[in-house]
Amino acid sequence: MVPIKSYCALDGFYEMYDTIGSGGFAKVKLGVHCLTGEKVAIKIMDKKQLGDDLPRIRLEIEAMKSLSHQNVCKLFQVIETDAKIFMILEYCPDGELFDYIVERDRLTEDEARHFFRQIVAAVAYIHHKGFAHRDLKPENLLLDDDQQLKLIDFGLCAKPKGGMNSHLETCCGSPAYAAPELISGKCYLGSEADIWSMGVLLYALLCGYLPFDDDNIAVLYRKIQSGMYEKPEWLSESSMEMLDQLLQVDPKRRITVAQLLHHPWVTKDCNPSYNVQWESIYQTKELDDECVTEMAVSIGKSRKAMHAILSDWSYDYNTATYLLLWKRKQLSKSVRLMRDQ
Ligand SMILES: [NH3+]CCCOc1cc(-c2cn[nH]c2)ccc1C(=O)Nc1ccccc1
Repeated sequence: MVPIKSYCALDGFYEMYDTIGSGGFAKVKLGVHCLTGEKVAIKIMDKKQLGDDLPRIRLEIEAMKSLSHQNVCKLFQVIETDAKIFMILEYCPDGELFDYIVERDRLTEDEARHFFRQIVAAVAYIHHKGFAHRDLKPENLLLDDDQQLKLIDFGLCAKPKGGMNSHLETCCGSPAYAAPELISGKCYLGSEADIWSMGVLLYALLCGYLPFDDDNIAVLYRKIQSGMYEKPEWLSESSMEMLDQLLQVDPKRRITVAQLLHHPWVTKDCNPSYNVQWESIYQTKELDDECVTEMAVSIGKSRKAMHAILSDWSYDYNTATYLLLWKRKQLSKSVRLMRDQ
């Protein structure tokens, strides 16, 4: 791969390669972290173009800094210049779940369950941390090279001041995935709206098309508010029951994420003690000695000084280097940095 002309803010820290995705106001490019050689995704935003959306990005950055979970795309570093904001993110080589479904028309029940479990894990975790995502859809679920899903795009997420039981007002997200109470302008709970979107997502996994769809937005809204959707003959009884519990028009009758974690459809074929691994496998707060030591030696600082720097979690190049080294260690790869950079 030949690196393309990068931005001086990244020179020496990241090599930049071609665009791997874009959405609205951001372009996402493949990058390589120079000290570890690890691939990353670099989300590039122009502050002028962002305009009123700039607060959304600040919100996304603060949310992602506090999220560390195996099914949430990890933020490694934030670089801000006068004109640009760069978010250095975990690289997901196998692209969007959306394309994965389209390529196969639809998934088998077992494959849908394999992915839905991970979505339940990610949503249970972010709700536990006090965030509602509010834009759950297959375009925002990416695949790493081990069929693991990573949730992205927290630009619309909400952290209600009064906690997850206080109501939200703003209508946002993608209409086809929006809950009835959200599109009827009522106050709603972010957690309940996310559960509805998970119902639309599960339907898309099992059927390959959307439960509520129409080119005319008013007709689409009426279909969502009716809660009526087609049940194709290939759906099993248990799948239909699962969908019904997710796609309840009345949010108070809708299943909760806590119930989902041990629901028989979700935990099918797992040993009885299995619960969806919704807890994070990362204990981000205790630093790994081997990684701290490798960095201290490489950078020429004492372990104590290196430990103090990393304990600040300032999401600078040191944070990115540590997190990428730690990720290599999890994959039983060598915990070594490129020397004499
Ligand atoms: N629908 C996804 C398009 C590519 O976008 C991303 C890819 C990665 C990615 C790719 N590989 N690894 C991570 C990480 C983040 C994004 C992202 O946040 N995109 C976006 C969201 C909202 C507005 C504009 C752009």
